[in-house]
Amino acid sequence: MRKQVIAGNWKMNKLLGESEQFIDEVKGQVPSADQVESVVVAPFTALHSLVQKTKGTDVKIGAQNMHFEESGAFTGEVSPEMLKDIGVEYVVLGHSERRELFGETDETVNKKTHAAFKHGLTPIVCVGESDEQRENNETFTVVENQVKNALEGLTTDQVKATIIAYEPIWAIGTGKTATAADANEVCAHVRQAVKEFAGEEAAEAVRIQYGGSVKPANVEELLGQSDIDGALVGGASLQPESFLALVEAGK
Ligand SMILES: O=C(CO)COP(=O)(O)O
Repeated sequence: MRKQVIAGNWKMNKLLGESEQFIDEVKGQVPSADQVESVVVAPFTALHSLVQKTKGTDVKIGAQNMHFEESGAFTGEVSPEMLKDIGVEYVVLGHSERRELFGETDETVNKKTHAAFKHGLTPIVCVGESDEQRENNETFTVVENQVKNALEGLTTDQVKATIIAYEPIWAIGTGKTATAADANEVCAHVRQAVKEFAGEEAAEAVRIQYGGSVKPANVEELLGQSDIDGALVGGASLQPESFLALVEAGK
């Protein structure tokens, strides 16, 4: 049985004080980490403080991006080693907003995935099709290629430890959610793709989240699907009450 992983991606929201207040409100109330993995994916400016605040609790902290190099002349970038150094445990890679707005490619996502494992971080690798690609019946091909390219060259154990987030671009921040059945169909296809290149054991172990307008009202139906092992949530993760309802549903 795969453990559900619920991650709140705050994107570019919350000042330090607001982030700390959120954690103070939720940290004693999230379910045990034995039952569900609860992750807050915060802006860089809040990471250090939130890691300190969540020590010994069931809340884990993730970053929204990183560079793949360890150090050097990369003005404005944050390295995997820096994240590890302050106690961050997860990193979101290849989010569609990074791909669309900041030039992230399958190649850089692959380098970052390798770098994450090298430094003991768990990557949450995002894939997903655009509206146009869905209209053209390209969903499976697009998603499958993104998955294979992102995980290229990883060991079987690393593939098993990867979290893949299927986030159809047309469902992000739009209020349009894929139906649970449609989301599950694509997640099952992702699992099949993992099976083809990394074997059955890896495919059974890898966790696949759905993301795109997930909220307390639809999360249970999504998490109830056979190939959906969690959720990557934007808007609905920003309020403590709503975040707690989401992680409860993951138990
Ligand atoms: O992009 C997302 C999470 O990474 C989804 O965002 P929303 O939940 O706001 O649609």
